[in-house]
Amino acid sequence: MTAHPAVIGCIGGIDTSGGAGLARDAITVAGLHGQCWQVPTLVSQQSHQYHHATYALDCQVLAQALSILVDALPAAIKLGAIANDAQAQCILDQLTAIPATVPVIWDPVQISSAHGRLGQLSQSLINTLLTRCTLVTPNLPELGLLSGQSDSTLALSWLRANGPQYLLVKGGHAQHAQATDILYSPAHTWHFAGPRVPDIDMRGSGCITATAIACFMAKGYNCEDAVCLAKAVLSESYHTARPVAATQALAPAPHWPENADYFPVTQRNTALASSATGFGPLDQPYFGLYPVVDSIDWLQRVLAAGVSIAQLRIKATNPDILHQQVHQAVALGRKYQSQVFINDHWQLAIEAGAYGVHLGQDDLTTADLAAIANARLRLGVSTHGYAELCRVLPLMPSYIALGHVYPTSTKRMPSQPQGPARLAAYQALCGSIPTVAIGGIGPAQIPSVRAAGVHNVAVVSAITRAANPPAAIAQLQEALANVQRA
Ligand SMILES: Cc1ncc(COP(=O)(O)OP(=O)(O)O)c(N)n1
Ligand SMILES: Cc1ncsc1CCOP(=O)(O)O
Ligand SMILES: [Mg+2]
Repeated sequence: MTAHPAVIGCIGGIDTSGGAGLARDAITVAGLHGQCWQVPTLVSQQSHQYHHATYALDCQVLAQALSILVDALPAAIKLGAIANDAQAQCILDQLTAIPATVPVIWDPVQISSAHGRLGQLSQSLINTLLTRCTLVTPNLPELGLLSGQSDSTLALSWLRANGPQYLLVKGGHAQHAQATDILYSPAHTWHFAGPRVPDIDMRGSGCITATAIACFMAKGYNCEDAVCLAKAVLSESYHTARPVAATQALAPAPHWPENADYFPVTQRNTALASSATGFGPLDQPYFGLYPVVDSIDWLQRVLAAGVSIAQLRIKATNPDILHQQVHQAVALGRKYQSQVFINDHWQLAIEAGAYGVHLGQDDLTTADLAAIANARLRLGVSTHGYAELCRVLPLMPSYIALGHVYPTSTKRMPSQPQGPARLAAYQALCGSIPTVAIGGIGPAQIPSVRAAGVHNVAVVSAITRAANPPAAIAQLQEALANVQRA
């Protein structure tokens, strides 16, 4: 028997034409393997071209319908159109009865695509409602309506100061070649850029985006990964939408996003050096076992055991010793004809003529990628999810590390273990770029890593904390050989 699908609670308007609103939410949830309940706030009498009238649901009826919140606790809630303050208050009252951990995603639509008004909320109710939201997803006009500021810079800073933890400003209304959505999170500002599809006026794009985000967050994705996946869903929707009226199109039901062509290019805070694309290929892209070690002693031991790749990962030491160790590591790599990567210390790696350098997402922000490419060093990069992956794919690095797959005690990780199912999805997006799985991997995990399509594994503790490290290396190599043969 398969697991129960995640339940998404959808609260919003009924669009009689079926293009947007709760019908669009239900189609989106079903396509993304979820199940939803729906509570209507209003009926908006629309065709695909005209908005005729809006009828708000009575608050007592709304409150009664919302008792489903307690009867069928959702894994995430998507809020859409709310007709008036009384409804907003009623929704807020009901939301207080459920755990604060259930994410609430509000698509703050107040005007339909046919320019009809769906609702009107006072600033004070908007402010209070925002306090229970995890994410709010305004487009540019809605940014002004939500904040009461017509100037978009002021509106943005007001919402960042007074809004929920996450704010997604959708760029569909801006006139640029790329449709870029910007996610303001507590840690970073993420840009998600996708090609604008000309001549398509697709209905319900805001509903699809917010509902898809709710589905992905309900499945445990963090907000930036959920937004990245939702952007892929929307992009595919635009490319497969069918005309329903002179200027209107409707998207078919979505499916789980897998096609790399539809994923956005992401940027975290600032753009990475675009000139630095294409790093040298690995001599052995199917390298199998990749020991990551923290001393020259260990490096010597793993190279002597015959591995074709290894990494020197030294976190804290005095600069003179570090300088010496990086040079020794490069010399050892040459001696054993192995692909030795230097973690973090890219200037020293360039100076010493290393085979390659490994950088994490924070390192990428400060490293001179063009200098690394010009010095012909290979580049390996770490990723921990969709948004980070889409940030590094355009660089065409020499390999991409995917992690952490399983719980690890070697490093304190800010993200959750990805698990082998996600690993398979990331692997598919990497195309021809070699990949390596890292985090909590020993011989027992190798079959599921390989089943996810990943050929290579990076390990720390399975070797360095083993009672007999040479035997541990042999056992890991054997486990890899067994799955390659199978
Ligand atoms: C093969 C491989 N994968 C991931 C990492 C982690 O790099 P980073 O995210 O920069 O973290 P630190 O290792 O610097 O703590 C890695 N080193 N190697
Ligand atoms: C450096 C690093 N980056 C992601 S997980 C990890 C540590 C992996 O260590 P182990 O193989 O002991 O789980
Ligand atoms: Mg690093």
